[in-house]
Amino acid sequence: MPMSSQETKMALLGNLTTGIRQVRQAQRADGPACVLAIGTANPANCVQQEEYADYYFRVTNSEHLTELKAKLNRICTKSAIKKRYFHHTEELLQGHPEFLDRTLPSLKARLDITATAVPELAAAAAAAAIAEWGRPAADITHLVVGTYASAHMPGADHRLASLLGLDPSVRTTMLYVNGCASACAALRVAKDIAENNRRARVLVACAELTLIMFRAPQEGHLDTIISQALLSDGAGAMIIGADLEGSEGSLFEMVAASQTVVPATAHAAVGQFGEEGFLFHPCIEMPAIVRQNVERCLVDALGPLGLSGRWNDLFWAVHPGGRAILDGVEEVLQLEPKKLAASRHVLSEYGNMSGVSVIFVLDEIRRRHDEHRGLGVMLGIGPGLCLETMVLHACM
Ligand SMILES: CC(C)(COP(=O)(O)OP(=O)(O)OC[C@H]1O[C@@H](n2cnc3c(N)ncnc32)[C@H](O)[C@@H]1OP(=O)(O)O)[C@@H](O)C(=O)NCCC(=O)NCCSC(=O)CC(=O)O
Repeated sequence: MPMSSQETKMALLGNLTTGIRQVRQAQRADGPACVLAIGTANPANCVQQEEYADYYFRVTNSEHLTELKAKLNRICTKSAIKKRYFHHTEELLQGHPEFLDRTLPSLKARLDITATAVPELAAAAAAAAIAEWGRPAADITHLVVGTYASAHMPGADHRLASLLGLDPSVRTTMLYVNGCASACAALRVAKDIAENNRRARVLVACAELTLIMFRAPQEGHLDTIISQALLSDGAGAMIIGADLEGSEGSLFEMVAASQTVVPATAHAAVGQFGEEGFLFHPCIEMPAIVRQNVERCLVDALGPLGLSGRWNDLFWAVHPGGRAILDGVEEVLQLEPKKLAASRHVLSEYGNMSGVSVIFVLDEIRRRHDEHRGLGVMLGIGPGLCLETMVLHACM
């Protein structure tokens, strides 16, 4: 019997729906996103932490502020940092008196420098990741770039793509001013791209330069002193992809990602661009806020995976935001000291490179792979105040 027009319509719709579902399935990867390679880079200028107060007060012509210098010395001594790297040098600062004096406009001059310095440092880290990955740069399909140190159009993503010789069809995403959560946010985005686009190979690159906020000390501005004591420059890059091909190997499987804003803590890490560059204010309660909220956030994020409370069964890549932050996480979760050894190592050797730091920590964890098997957690701390987690499975 011939079909009625209604039946014909329904059959066509059914075929269409099946067809669309098949197209959608074919678009997606089968396996989970994996970290395929890691690269890091730092600028050449290295300053020992024990010499930092002398260096900083000399280059800013501020030797007369003896109490502030003594305070910076106290903080440096308690920071558990040995050395830090910076793009800016004494010579560069001498050529820019406006970077020292907060009454002079300096944003344009700072951005003129970071327009090339951010993508160049990111390119150094990315080139190392691509070399380890072993495939041509032109095989990268997506690029996710994070930084707080530039604000240009076209952005650091386009300049980086050109420096690396990426294919013009590469799909780029630029993430600005995510503070210390930049790499966590970029990796969360990369995970979704890799799992939803068959054969996608995502380059994540984050670069942070403190030049955008460098200035002389001033009474009443303790945020400058704390930033000067802890923050530093660096870049980290990773290649992310699912369904490995050829010689590709997986360092970490990206199991699950989450982000939680801690209520009523918007004041904890505040930043703003102004004529005088980037003004950053990390509040003094930051370590206490993290200590009071980290376990609840982890229970919420890891509970559904059956991992809640088994903290010492996991490996940990905690953002080394400061010694007191690591101490607080270790104490609340009752972690064995070795669990935060990679984070403490990165803090000691490089300082707080903001969002880039967790890439260095994961790089360190894969070097110590005998101690870090099975499941682990990358924990980022960023503005909001937000806690970012990603559960990882070490495959090395
Ligand atoms: C700075 C520290 C190493 C200091 O060590 P201790 O806490 O053990 O020592 P302490 O309490 O005696 O403090 C030393 C001196 O520093 C001062 N001090 C400490 N934190 C301060 C802050 N945020 N602002 C201004 N001053 C601060 C204290 O008042 C004290 O001054 P005095 O000696 O005169 O009494 C530690 O507090 C720390 O690691 N804090 C975390 C810093 C932080 O916020 N990091 C996150 C950056 S942002 C980030 O990573 C994420 C993001 O982007 O959101």
